[in-house]
Amino acid sequence: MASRAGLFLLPLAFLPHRRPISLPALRHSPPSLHLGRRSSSHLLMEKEAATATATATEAARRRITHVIFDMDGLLLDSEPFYTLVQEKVLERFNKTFDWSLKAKLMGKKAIESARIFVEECGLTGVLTPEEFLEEREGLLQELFPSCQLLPGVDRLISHLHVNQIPMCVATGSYKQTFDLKTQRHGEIFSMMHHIVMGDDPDVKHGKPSPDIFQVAANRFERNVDPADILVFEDAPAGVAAAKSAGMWVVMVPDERLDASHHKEADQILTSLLDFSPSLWGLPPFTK
Ligand SMILES: O=P(O)(O)OC[C@H](O)CO
Ligand SMILES: [Mg+2]
Repeated sequence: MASRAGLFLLPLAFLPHRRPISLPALRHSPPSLHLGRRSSSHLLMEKEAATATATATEAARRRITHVIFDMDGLLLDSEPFYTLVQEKVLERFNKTFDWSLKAKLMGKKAIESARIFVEECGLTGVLTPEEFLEEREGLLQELFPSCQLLPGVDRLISHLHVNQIPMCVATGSYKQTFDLKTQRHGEIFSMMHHIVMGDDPDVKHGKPSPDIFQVAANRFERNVDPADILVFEDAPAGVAAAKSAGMWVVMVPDERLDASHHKEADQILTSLLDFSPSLWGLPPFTK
């Protein structure tokens, strides 16, 4: 199944600039926590936009029928909270947090990212992954209820909903934190056919394993070919998971994530505001 999507990508992989599009993001930052995400310096070259169009045109021939959204860092601006808290923990050990470490943590199940954090920061024997998690989650509980939607989320999800495109969410977040993060965004999440979380018993392994996307695809009303599914992700582990599941992936990465992590995605956008549904065989925006 992975091969069907892969067939389109093979020739494109040899193009000099597969990485696409876009316009500068209109970013909304929470007033209380401005950690940034993208800047105008993140403008991509025009010739890359042409290549992006070619990639998406290939996908449109298949016509995307179903959409799966990641949540943290894609729908919700929750990743800066993780960054802030992890920086705070490391300060105590006179260490600094950087984006090469962030790239290894984001999108993963809590305990998996905790193990990586402790090991990569040289804290083995000083702090256990469980102790780190307890401290991190305690601090995050206070922050999660103020999560905001990222730019373009409302417009895109409402548009797909009106056009009866089946959608779901596949997030590494566990139920308890999911509830805290989404408590102010019930309307958006009510438009999802279903939501699969990291502690779902059917999800045996976290991203980058394809498990969560396979479980999410299987819960649509009918059998869906993975190559008819478009996934939106922000994290390298999430992109790898979706590609392993044989699906198409639009990546909306933080501008501070090294571009080497963009390679696997079928399209890179600076913001969901730049997404063009018709390039993927989906109904175009009318406003
Ligand atoms: O990006 P998500 O929605 O899979 O969530 C994963 C973690 O909870 C945060 O990195
Ligand atoms: Mg994410």
